[in-house]
Amino acid sequence: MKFATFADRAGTIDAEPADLEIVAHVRELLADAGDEIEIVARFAQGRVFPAWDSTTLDIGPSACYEAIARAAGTNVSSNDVEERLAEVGEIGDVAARYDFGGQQGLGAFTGGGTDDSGAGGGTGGNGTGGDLTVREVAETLADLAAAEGSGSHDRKVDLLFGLFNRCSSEEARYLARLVLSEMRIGVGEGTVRDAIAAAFDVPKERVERALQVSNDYGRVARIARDEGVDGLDAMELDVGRPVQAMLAQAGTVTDALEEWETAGVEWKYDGARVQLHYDPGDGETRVFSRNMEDVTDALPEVVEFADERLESPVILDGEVVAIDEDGSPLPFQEVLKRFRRKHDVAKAREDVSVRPVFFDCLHAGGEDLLEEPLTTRHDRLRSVLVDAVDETGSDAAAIDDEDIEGLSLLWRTDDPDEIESIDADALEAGHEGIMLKNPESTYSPGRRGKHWRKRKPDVETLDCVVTGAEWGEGRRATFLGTFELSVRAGEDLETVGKVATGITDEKLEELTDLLEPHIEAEEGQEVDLEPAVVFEVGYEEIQSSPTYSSGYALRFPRFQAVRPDKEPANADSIERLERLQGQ
Ligand SMILES: Nc1ncnc2c1ncn2[C@@H]1O[C@H](COP(=O)(O)OP(=O)(O)OP(=O)(O)O)[C@@H](O)[C@H]1O
Repeated sequence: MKFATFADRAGTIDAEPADLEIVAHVRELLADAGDEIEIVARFAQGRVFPAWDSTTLDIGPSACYEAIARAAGTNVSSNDVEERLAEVGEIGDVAARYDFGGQQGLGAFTGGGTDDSGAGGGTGGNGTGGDLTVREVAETLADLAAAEGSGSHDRKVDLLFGLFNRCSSEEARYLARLVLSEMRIGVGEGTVRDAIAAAFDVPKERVERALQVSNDYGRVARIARDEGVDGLDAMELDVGRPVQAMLAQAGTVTDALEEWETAGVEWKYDGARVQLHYDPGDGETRVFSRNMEDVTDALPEVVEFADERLESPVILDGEVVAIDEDGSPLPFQEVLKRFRRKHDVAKAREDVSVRPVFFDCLHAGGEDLLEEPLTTRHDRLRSVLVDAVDETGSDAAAIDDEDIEGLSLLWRTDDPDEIESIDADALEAGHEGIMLKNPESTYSPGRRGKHWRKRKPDVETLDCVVTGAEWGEGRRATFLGTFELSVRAGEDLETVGKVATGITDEKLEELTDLLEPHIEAEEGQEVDLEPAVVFEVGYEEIQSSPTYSSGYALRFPRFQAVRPDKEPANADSIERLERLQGQ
């Protein structure tokens, strides 16, 4: 397909406000794309490379302005381009206002006419364009992306200049937008999916599945056209090509249990998402980020983990967590110091090390597992990881999940109290809290669906008086913990719950210093406290309950802060609790 035809169709789509009409235009575009259907499907979305491919053109706006200026003629500078852009606001409009091909005109005058890069020649001078094909554009942009090292800037500008020099105004408009990732003609992923289904008469859900496993709109379009539904259904995950990550919504324990009866519960690790692709056949281990960027070189620990522990091709989904010397998790900011690092990785590793924890398995034993329920996928994950532990040939089933390195534990429960204690353990171990997952759910790449919920952040907080506490145990024996919370009821205070979660050791030490002077009585580990200190606490829900003297109980209370500015007399009252419960 000529690039001029593509630009012309892109212009029609750009001017079309109605979504359905846009789908119809993209359908026609794909139907007419011939051999270049893969490229056209990508270009329409403003992509030069498939979605799974993290290659970038690696060309900044200023290099693009330079190329435009050169193609526009000797009397135009990059500054002029930038100034026009400031006036017009959009690079496509700027490029479309120049008359390209001036360099060829100049060449013709001096007897040259073309240059040997093929860039300035042909029939496309003086802004007429017309001979450039989408394939030439794609190939030139691939060469441009591949240019690296010294001289690469000039090479990139030369290649781009060559393309602009052969463009008409409309071609230049869409070339500039494509190069700067500003295509924006209203063609999203859903549009291309619907257009493929309509153009080649295949069901949308089958196109959707093929897109999920391949992350390649171009290939799916071609296979839908050439091989129909059977071809689409035969598409599989490829070890080495990233899959979009399944995402979570915020949600409460109560909602999760109501919907699923039994919830899968996991710790929510405070790190960065990683997808591990391991294939001993080609000796390749690749690690991808949540955005499908290749981060392998930045995370040698993950590669070593795979080399030491895995045996057959797998795709695992998990989180990489920064750890201190004892293996305890460090805050998220520490992972960031490692995650996309390109230089001095060994040095950075000395400062902060990371470890992977996997919670899902998308492919193992030659089988794609996306359609399997979470529990099956987790069992497969366990068996992939247990092999490494089980070198002695002992009974793999008897090995405790906790002893399997790299395995995130999955509890299945319908008991809110058990979930509360898993949440408390997660926080105590220095993690972010919990994830709730529907045990029956399949893996939906790229979806922020309702089958994965991260426990909702507390929206409301309460200011409660601390009226009691317990001495801790073991390492925490010298700290007060598990604080009893009360609210005002007229002149009195009535209990409403206990908070033990959300508090670091450092904070516990501070709270002990603050509360110890207010101890009125002690029995065993329990202490009564004179009402003096006010805590701000978050919670998930207020329930009517006989457990506490107020008649209410806070579900999942979490410590937020001490309120030194508040006296017990300014703490929240039972009336506020009643009002909040009614909301
Ligand atoms: N056990 C787990 N299961 C799934 N995701 C987990 C788990 N532990 C940690 N995570 C992280 O939590 C994220 C899930 O939340 P969400 O899908 O909303 O991603 P997010 O937008 O990056 O949110 P957040 O900033 O809360 O991590 C995952 O992307 C993953 O990085």
